[in-house]
Amino acid sequence: MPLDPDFETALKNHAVELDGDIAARLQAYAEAMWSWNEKLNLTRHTTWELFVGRDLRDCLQLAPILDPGEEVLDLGSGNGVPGIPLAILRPDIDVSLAESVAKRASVLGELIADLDLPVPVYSARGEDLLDDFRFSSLVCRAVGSISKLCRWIEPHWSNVDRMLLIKGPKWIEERGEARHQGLMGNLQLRKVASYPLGDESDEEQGAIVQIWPKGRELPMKIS
Ligand SMILES: C[S@@+](CC[C@H](N)C(=O)[O-])C[C@H]1O[C@@H](n2cnc3c(N)ncnc32)[C@H](O)[C@@H]1O
Repeated sequence: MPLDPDFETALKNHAVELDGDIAARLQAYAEAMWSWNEKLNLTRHTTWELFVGRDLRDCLQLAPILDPGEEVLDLGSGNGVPGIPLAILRPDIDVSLAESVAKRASVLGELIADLDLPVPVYSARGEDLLDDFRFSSLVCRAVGSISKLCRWIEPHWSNVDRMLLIKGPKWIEERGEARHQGLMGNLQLRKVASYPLGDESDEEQGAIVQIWPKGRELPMKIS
């Protein structure tokens, strides 16, 4: 499938270089997701510029942090970000998606089938899955504050090694709030990536924040 010239321009604008097959699969994902967007409110990022500058940018920052063979759960997948681009960018990791709204989970299932990706989709709250399944990394964008996620995952740390949260610049306030609420006592937190948001507010930084239990040696590197 030839690449849409506007997608190619957006990739160039953001200095993103991708293997041709990966770019074609990402394009197929975005186009299929946007066609569902007309029926279900899945995303406001409906231009190639926003797809590359926001969605893909976050996924490209997250992808190298994950180690080969990891079992990853995207909690609150919604439109499929970050889980679907991640599965396309990193076929060497096992990605699963959790989405609590049944209609959105069903669309995610359709997208995964269309794209022929080996990605299970769970129509469930992500934290409930941790009663029965184990994941090395839980990844998450735009689902809740650090406090909220720490509360959800608190009873389940035996079944997850770490959380990797894609955050905007407010993550520092969220960390303060979580500390103030006494939620970080048994947890460690480290910013493992930061990058410009690339819009008018160009001083603002996106960040990937890793949270994991104190005293736990992670089997994977911390960059
Ligand atoms: C604002 S959307 C973000 C979607 C996508 N992650 C993104 O970054 O564009 C949040 C999604 O998380 C889902 N959600 C909220 N809490 C959840 C939970 N505990 N488990 C699974 N899905 C959840 C919502 O239904 C919604 O689709």
